[in-house]
Amino acid sequence: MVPASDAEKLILDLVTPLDETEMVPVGDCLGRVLGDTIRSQLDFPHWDNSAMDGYAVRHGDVATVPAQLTVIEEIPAGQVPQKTLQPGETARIFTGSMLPAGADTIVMQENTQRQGVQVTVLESPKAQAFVRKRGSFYQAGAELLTPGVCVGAAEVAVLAAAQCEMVPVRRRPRVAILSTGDELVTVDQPLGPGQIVDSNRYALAALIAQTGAIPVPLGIVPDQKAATREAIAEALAQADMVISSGGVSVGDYDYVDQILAELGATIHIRAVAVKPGKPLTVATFDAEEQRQLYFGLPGNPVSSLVSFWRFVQPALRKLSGLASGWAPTFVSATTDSDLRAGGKRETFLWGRLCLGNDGYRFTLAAGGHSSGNLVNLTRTNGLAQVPLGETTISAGSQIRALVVGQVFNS
Ligand SMILES: Nc1nc2c(c(=O)[nH]1)N[C@H]1C(S)=C(S)[C@@H](COP(=O)(O)OP(=O)(O)OC[C@H]3O[C@@H](n4cnc5c(N)ncnc54)[C@H](O)[C@@H]3O)O[C@H]1N2
Ligand code: MOO
Ligand SMILES: [Mg+2]
Repeated sequence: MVPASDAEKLILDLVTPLDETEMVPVGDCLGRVLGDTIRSQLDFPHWDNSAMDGYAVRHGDVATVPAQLTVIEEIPAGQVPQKTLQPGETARIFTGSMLPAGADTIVMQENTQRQGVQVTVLESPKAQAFVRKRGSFYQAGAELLTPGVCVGAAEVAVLAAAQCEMVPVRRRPRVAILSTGDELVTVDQPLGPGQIVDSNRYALAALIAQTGAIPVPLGIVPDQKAATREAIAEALAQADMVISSGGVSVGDYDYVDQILAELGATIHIRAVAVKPGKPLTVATFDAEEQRQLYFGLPGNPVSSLVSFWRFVQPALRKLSGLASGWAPTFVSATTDSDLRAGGKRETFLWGRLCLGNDGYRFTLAAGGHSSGNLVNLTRTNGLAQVPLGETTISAGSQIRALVVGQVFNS
């Protein structure tokens, strides 16, 4: 059994990011990974403009107050000033309006008194107050966004502001999903004795989509060598990465590793010291141009999710071209519950994380922590980690917890 941290490193080292780029409309690029450096030929702000509703002035005119000025122009946002301020003159201005020539400072209207075309400035502003100078946020030609960034709301806004109508993004990895097991039926089939629904297919598709990749579910594979061989070969022909669940332990019908070897894969990992999720096959198919990563996840539903969070997701993030942030998110938390583990494997116990004034708190989910029990994994958002070698952590202790869902304030 490979220790989890060694496995994590080994797996990331096996991944070469995809570097194919496609162009997508700016409105569709949320969550995508930028494929190229973005530069703009525009300065930000594009011109000197006002950050307040008020009056554009020459600072020298208002250094001593009260100062009376004559309003020579009104400049609503979107209009080009027509006049140049001379000494003793001011222009009425609004937030976002262009500064008129001659002005260098804005006085907010709360610090003025207006009478007809005369305005009295009551408080002296600092020089250049409330002026958003052209190019002070960004200068044309410089790097605006770097490749490998995940596009969020702020990035979409910047791309739009830079008039980047079509955005170069990395092609999303296609990830094939195979569900091995003679006992599996599809969600719409009646359940016979001994049968269960192939829920892993849905869990894995959801996780792959959440990671920004394209799930390619290829269905249920019977526990037979020929069928397993055919399914894996088909998956490799269609996808950048293949994930199967089940068939990786030591049972008589666990064929995945054997077939991978027969198909020419290099097997790097067979088991990790993690509970749940001990059986984990990590293999690569190496062709001249391309390396495909294969993850054989354990069939137990909780184990396959935990293995994905801990080991597959970082690899998929790296494959997607993300420049950083591949590692799972661990936080320090205080546990409200006693935690127990066997000590022989790094153990994850699921429950709820919430954020209070004293940081994160973890509460263990009620019910059995069996790797077959998906039911109490629902409504959880964190996994408490009991490190390798430890068997008991008392309530009130600091722990590390893996964040796997949205955390809210308590
Ligand atoms: N003698 C030993 N037996 C087992 C060991 C061991 O070390 N020695 N390890 C156990 C651990 S830990 C795990 S985890 C499982 C992993 O087994 P496999 O990956 O070979 O998975 P299967 O045997 O095919 O199935 C296990 C379990 O999961 C259910 N399953 C499978 N696929 C799905 C699916 N797509 N959706 C929902 N549920 C699924 C399956 O019905 C079984 O109940 O091995 C232990 N055994
Ligand atoms: O590793 Mo298994 O996932 O303990 O049940
Ligand atoms: Mg098995």
